[in-house]
Amino acid sequence: MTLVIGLTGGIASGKSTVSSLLKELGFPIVDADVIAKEAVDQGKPAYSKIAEVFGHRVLQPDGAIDRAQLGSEIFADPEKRKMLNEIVHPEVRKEMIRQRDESIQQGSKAVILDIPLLFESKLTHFADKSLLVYVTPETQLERLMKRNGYTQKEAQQRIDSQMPLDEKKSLADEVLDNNGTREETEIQLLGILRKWKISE
Ligand SMILES: CC(C)(COP(=O)(O)OP(=O)(O)OC[C@H]1O[C@@H](n2cnc3c(N)ncnc32)[C@H](O)[C@@H]1O)[C@@H](O)C(=O)NCCC(=O)NCCS
Ligand SMILES: Nc1ncnc2c1ncn2[C@@H]1O[C@H](COP(=O)(O)OP(=O)(O)OP(=O)(O)O)[C@@H](O)[C@H]1O
Repeated sequence: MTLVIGLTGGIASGKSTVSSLLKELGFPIVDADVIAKEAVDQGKPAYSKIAEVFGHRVLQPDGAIDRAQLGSEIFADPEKRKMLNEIVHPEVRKEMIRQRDESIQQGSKAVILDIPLLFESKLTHFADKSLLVYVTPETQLERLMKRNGYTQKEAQQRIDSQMPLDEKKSLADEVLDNNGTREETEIQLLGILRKWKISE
């Protein structure tokens, strides 16, 4: 039996940091952000729809999607975000399920689905357990501004486009507090994996 773990959090809460630890432990990772990036490559159906709906201003001179421009538009406008989600999310779901089922067929002990919008998109049924990477609103804002070089306004808009992490806390099976050091987070993670009987 493969345990399917839905790893979630908020923007810049530390999902990639935790998924790297899980990868090092040998678990296969299905990454929704990576799949969403591939889904909008030139030639893919979602690419043509984005060009049609958002126009040429979201394309770079070489034709590829200008992610910074598209991001600044959709995080400032819930209607545009909904339109983009409706184009990209169905493609992402199909591919996530394909990769998840491949790991199950290969008999992996566990497979990790790294899905930022696990709760917002009501995808908890994709996984057996949900694991939330939690930080306080202050830590989240600070780490996001630092990592992406966003202004406070840009960072806050992105945070506000998601369900608050305090709300996600009550929905998750387990919560990893990532306000401390990476080592402290790793210790908590190992404890949860032992509890779920997928680690010694
Ligand atoms: C808007 C886009 C072009 C911005 O690209 P950019 O390279 O700047 O960011 P990246 O893709 O690395 O996403 C970073 C984080 O932003 C957050 N985020 C991305 N899209 C969304 C969204 N539609 N709603 C809320 N949060 C989002 C997630 O926490 C994600 O981890 C891109 O995020 C996108 O295509 N989003 C739509 C697809 C999507 O919802 N992806 C999230 C997981 S399926
Ligand atoms: N415990 C920690 N201590 C200090 N910095 C951390 C810690 N965990 C993560 N970070 C830093 O915080 C930032 C966000 O972490 P990470 O990229 O793992 O988040 P994420 O949830 O995957 O983000 P996104 O969904 O936006 O891609 C990164 O710059 C990372 O190096």
